[in-house]
Parts: sequence; structure tokens; C-alpha cells
Amino acid sequence: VDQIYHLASPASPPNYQLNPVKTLKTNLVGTINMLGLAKRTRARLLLASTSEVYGDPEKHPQSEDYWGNVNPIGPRSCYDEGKRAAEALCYAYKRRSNVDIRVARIFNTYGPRMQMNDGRVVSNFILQALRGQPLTVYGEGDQTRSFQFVTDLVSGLIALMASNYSQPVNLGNPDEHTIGEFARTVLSLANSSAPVHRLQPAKDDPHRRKPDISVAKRELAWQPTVLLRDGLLQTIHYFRHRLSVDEKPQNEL
Ligand SMILES: O=C(O)[C@H]1O[C@H](OP(=O)(O)OP(=O)(O)OC[C@H]2O[C@@H](n3ccc(=O)[nH]c3=O)[C@H](O)[C@@H]2O)[C@H](O)[C@@H](O)[C@@H]1O
Repeated sequence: VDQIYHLASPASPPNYQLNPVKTLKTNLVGTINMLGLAKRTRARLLLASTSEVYGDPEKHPQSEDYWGNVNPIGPRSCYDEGKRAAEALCYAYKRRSNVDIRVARIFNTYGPRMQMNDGRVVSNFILQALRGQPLTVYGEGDQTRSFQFVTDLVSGLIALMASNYSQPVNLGNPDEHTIGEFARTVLSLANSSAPVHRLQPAKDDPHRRKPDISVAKRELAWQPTVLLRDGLLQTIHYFRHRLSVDEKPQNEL
């Protein structure tokens, strides 16, 4: 074993909150298991961490030296604190046993082959737009996110694994949008006239999120290249195809 990409964990808020104990176990015990493997085999381990280590950030955009604003007992804490502890484990193994680690703090990522029932905003809005169902905006829709296309993330992960840099690195696209604006973009790209419905805000939902990617630019010579419009068109195309296959009446198959 030369390289370990430790990516395993539920990642969608409805998913990881469904079984919070399992989410914590995956990130704690799972990370200990993988770090043990890396120690025994002297492999380099890359941890998929998350922008959620910054919680509901008081610093904007978020750079890696920001310690975060996380509610340690809230509904998101199983994931946020699980990933924070996974990072702590990486640096403990590095200090104690000299394990060679890389830590990617991944910001909202989307693209073809996402699970349709994932529950995150990109898949929800695309599916709703294509089915002509109301787009479910949680709260006022003025919260922001910065969406990165999957191929950009993959090239960032590979560049980080190949680098000599062992401090955390943000991997994300700094192109920031409000969720209300994002709903309108999806409707327009999917040629949909579905309505937008405002629902209750999600508890502890981060209000703003945008990566500062200066470290990734400097250390990895990496930056995202896919524009939101182009990435969304590819993703909408994929979901449209999946719907035509999955929702075809049985007698037409
Ligand atoms: O990718 C990240 O950086 C991290 O954040 C995500 O969490 P979140 O940003 O809340 O992801 P979504 O569930 O896609 O929500 C994004 C925003 O859209 C809103 N939303 C979501 C779904 C929906 O149907 N409607 C809606 O308005 C949410 O309230 C939130 O403000 C996921 O927890 C993680 O996969 C990941 O580590």
C-alpha cells in the first residue's frame, strides 16, 4: 500500500443525521483503522475533511487558519465534530508515529453520478425542477454556498496527495451564490417553470460559506476550472437521463 484515500463517511446532512452514532463511529473508528494501516504499511494517507469544520463561520471567506464556530451538541455535530476529531487523529498520528498525512477540507461538491436521493441542495433542486415540483428552499434562501464540480475536486485531491504539504488545504470553488439565486439558476438551466417554496430553516445551517483557496494555489498550483453553468448543465443532463430510465413505466421497459 502506497497511498490511502480515506473518503468513507456519510456526507449529506439528512443522511449523516439519520444515524449520528454511526456517523461518529465512521469518522472516529474508521479514521483510527486507516491511520493504523498507514502506520503499519508506511503509506501516505489523505483524509477527506470538510468545510463543516468551520461550522457557521464568523470569518469570511474561510482560510485554513480559522478554527471554526461549531455547535458541539447540535444536530450537525456528529459530522462536524467527527471530521474535526478525524483531523485531530491525523495530526496525533503524525506527531506520535510520524504517519505521512494529507488533509483536504472539501467544500460543497456536485456532478453527474451523485445519488438522486442524496438530500443535498444540488440533487434536490435539479430533481424538483425536472419533475416540475416546488423547489424546497430552507429559510429565506439568503444563505450562501460555493459549488465545485467533481472533476475539479478529483484533480485537487490527486495534486494534494502528490504534494509535500501536510497542513490542511481547502479544496473548493470560491464562486459564491445565495441559495435563492441558485434555485433560479437551476430552474433556468433545466428550462423548468416549477415554483419555489420556502420551508423552515435548517437548524445550525451555516449562513455563509466560501473557500479561501490561496494555499491550494500556492502549494498545489491548483484552482477550479469548471464554471457553475457548465457543471450544472452536465449534471442536469445526467439526472434527466436517469429519470427517463428509472421512472419509465414497467410495460415500456
Ligand atoms: O460540502 C460541504 O462543504 C459540506 O457541507 C454540506 O452541507 P451543506 O452545505 O449544508 O449542504 P446542502 O445540504 O447541500 O445544503 C446547502 C444549502 O442549501 C440549503 N438547502 C438544502 C436542501 C434543500 O432542499 N433546500 C435548501 O434550501 C441548505 O439549508 C443549505 O443552506 C454537507 O454536509 C457535506 O457534504 C459537506 O462536507
